Amino acid sequence: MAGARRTGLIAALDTADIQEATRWARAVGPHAGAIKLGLEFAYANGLPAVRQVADDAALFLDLKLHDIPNTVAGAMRSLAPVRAAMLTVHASGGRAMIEAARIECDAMPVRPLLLAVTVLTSLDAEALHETGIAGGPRQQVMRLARLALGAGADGLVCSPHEVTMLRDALGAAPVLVVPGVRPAGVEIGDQKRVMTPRQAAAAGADWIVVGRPITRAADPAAAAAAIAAELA
Ligand SMILES: O=c1ccn([C@@H]2O[C@H](COP(=O)(O)O)[C@@H](O)[C@H]2O)c(=O)[nH]1
Repeated sequence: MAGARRTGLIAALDTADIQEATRWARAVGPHAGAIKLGLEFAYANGLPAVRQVADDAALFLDLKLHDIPNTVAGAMRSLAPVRAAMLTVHASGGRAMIEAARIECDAMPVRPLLLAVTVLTSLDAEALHETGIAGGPRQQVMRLARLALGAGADGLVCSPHEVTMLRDALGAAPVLVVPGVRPAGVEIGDQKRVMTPRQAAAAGADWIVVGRPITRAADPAAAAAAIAAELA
């Protein structure tokens, strides 16, 4: 299984500035299968601007919803006009919350993939332990993955370190979207569970998510092209 699939690049455009996001989207669009906008951009500019920056590109709107089921259902309804290809909730929000999100996804005119964030890639075992989770990221990712898929999620957000484990346990069907990816020699920053694009692809990721290595590069288009070439 590992290596048999084609892994795509999602470019994460984390900025509050519409002009900057638009410039990045145009530059990296030819090299990425989708662009990701998240909390920083959406809070600053609102949902119409999200759609405007994405233009015709496939959009991963990464808002990581985490609230009671009724509130998440309402938020999902508010997101329908954005026509995102992928939306996120936190798997730790629980079964009923994920089920509620799935019902709203099914009702959208453009049906997005519902992705459940397992354990943030910025957390290592020690940080997870501080939140009261004793077993370490792999155990917690597996537990949340089974919960989320059982509740109707189409896929998971996980680090590259869990991809092989998830594929072995869950097969080819779940869409695995993988941040925590750094080309060799690039600053890792706040990410903790990290691999290179090639390693994440070889493990069996459907999508890798890469932000700062692209947006902070002197030439974002060239950086995205180099990562896409590493996946080919
Ligand atoms: O566990 C997670 C879930 C989401 N993200 C998001 O991915 C990008 C990664 O950006 P980099 O600059 O490449 O670190 C960012 O938008 C996060 O919100 C994640 O990193 N980890």
